[in-house]
Amino acid sequence: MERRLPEFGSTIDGPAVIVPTPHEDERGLFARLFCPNEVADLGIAFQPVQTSVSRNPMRRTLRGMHYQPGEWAEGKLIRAARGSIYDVAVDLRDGSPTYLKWCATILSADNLASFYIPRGFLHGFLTLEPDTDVVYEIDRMFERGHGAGFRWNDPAFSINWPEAPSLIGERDRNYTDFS
Ligand SMILES: Cc1cn([C@H]2C[C@H](O)[C@@H](COP(=O)(O)OP(=O)(O)O[C@H]3O[C@@H](C)C(=O)[C@@H](O)[C@H]3O)O2)c(=O)[nH]c1=O
Repeated sequence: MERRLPEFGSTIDGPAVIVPTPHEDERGLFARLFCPNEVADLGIAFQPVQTSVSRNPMRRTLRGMHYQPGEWAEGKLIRAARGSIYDVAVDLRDGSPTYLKWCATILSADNLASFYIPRGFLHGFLTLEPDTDVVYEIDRMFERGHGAGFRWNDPAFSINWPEAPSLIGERDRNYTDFS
């Protein structure tokens, strides 16, 4: 398992791409996607308590940008179990030297990579293929009513998306500007 910087956007202390070391043979491969000890050895303090999936039939579906403010903040480990996504994190940590900067990576079923996004970040993604399943490990139990967000194209963040989205949920389309 190795830790890499997300390849797009700014260098931000915290978010990390985790890439497994696969064992390959004539049948295919075996790879450990998450291990608390190995992740801790990479300098990441993350203890997931729930796993969720979002299924996205269409290419260029956008979900985001989401976060939970204050004490409800969530750390997430994200991967594409099917298809691929452009996965984006925005730093909303008070006092951070990279406040409002974004970083992104490509997660795919093929590259087996996971994106670790610490508490205090906005998160969202754009599907790059049809039939994309996004799997989350999250470090807090789900409780309705604590979600918040900002629009994917908010000028305060200037995220460089690889393509224009073609499908966005109503809530996500109508988030107000960050100010
Ligand atoms: C996020 C979440 C939603 N739900 C429910 C609430 C709602 O009825 C339904 C769909 O929820 P949403 O519309 O919020 O799903 P979605 O827009 O896919 O929300 C997700 O977007 C990405 C970008 C993230 O970072 C995730 O943490 C989460 O916020 O699922 C849960 O039961 N558990 C959860 O953890």
